[in-house]
Amino acid sequence: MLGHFGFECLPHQLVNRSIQQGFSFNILCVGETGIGKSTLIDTLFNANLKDTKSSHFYSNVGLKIQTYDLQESNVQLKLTVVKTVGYGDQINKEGSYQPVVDYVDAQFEAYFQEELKIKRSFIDYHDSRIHVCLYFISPTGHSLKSLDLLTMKNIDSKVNIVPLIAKADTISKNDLQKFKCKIMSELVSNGIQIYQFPIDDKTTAQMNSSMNGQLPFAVVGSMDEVKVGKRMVRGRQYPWGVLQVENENHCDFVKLRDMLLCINMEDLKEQTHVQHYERYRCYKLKKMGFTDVSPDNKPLSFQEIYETKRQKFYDQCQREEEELKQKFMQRVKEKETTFKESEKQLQEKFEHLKRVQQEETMKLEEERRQLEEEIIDFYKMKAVSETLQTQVCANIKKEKERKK
Ligand SMILES: Nc1nc2c(ncn2[C@@H]2O[C@H](COP(=O)(O)OP(=O)(O)OP(=O)(O)O)[C@@H](O)[C@H]2O)c(=O)[nH]1
Repeated sequence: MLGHFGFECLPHQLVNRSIQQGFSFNILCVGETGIGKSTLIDTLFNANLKDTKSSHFYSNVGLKIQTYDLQESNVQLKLTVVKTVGYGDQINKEGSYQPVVDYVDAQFEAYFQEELKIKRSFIDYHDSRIHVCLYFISPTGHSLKSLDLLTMKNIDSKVNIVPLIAKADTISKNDLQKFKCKIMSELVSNGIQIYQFPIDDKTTAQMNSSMNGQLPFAVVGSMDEVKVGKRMVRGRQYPWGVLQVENENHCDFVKLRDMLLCINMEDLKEQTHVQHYERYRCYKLKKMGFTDVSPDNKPLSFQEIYETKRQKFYDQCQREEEELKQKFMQRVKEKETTFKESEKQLQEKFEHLKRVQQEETMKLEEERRQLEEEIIDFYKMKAVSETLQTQVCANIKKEKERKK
């Protein structure tokens, strides 16, 4: 019996929920100062997302992060635009791309930390992972700069790169085609992976495949309204005519907008999650010591790995504690030996001084004794001399009396 069960309405439930929750999209714009990043973003979203101009004299590359709540019909979009500031103005190339790499990684790390929490709050979590990187190539008509190659090489495994030739109105049509080919061949020869519009969905495969062949898009941005015939269009007015931003014969702006916003936004977000974030997550978990299989290729559960790690950590702590104890005992022994040695030396010194002092005392005793003997001798001699003197005086007196 064929009946109507109602699950054909399932897609509507998803649509309704998405409309209620709103959408979010995070764009990273990498390009030299004044290359047209802000103007292109304004043109893409047809909004004046007020932004100030940057100087060419920053000592380091920085990032300007701005979030906007946009609405079109009943669809809400939380748009985050991250723009490089001072990019290409420094001599130090590593210093120029590293802040970009660090930022992309930091957003992955924030999401990773949220995932690891016991109480996760993904419902109101602002997922700031970058969904697409618009890489603005300078319209030199010549080739990519070494900084372009270096930066793209360092971020191509972390983010979906869509290369753009900026200010494409400053380059002739013939030169533009050659420039596009040159850029693509340079990207291929340097092994740089750029985002490929997906061709696994029948409804978009043909369109996307054709667009993949037209990368990098040559874009022109402008919010100025210019009169063309009776219509007002967005474009750039030149003495030789008007460049219409939304005219596909003039530039690839519409192709970019369609590819990015109308057709592939969900794929960009999906690739960010299943490819780039997955790589980051895998790297982080491996670094933390987690693995899916044991060395003998047997599946391992999270619990087993945790227990093994815990045991390993406990053993390591025990080992370190034992080592510390041994070291401490060794130090105590060494100190004891040093103290004993010092004590022995002090004792010897004391004994020596005592001996010297005793000898000194005996010497003084001897000298005192000799001095006393000398004093006695002296008094004896004095007494004898006084007796003699008395006798001599008496004899002289007797002699004098006898002579009288
Ligand atoms: N010819 C031409 N000029 C453009 C285009 N896009 C922007 N400009 C002009 O280039 C100048 C700089 O444009 P911005 O959009 O401020 O460039 P930016 O890269 O955001 O600049 P900073 O944020 O200061 O690095 C402005 O005078 C724009 O009018 C373009 O497609 N073609």
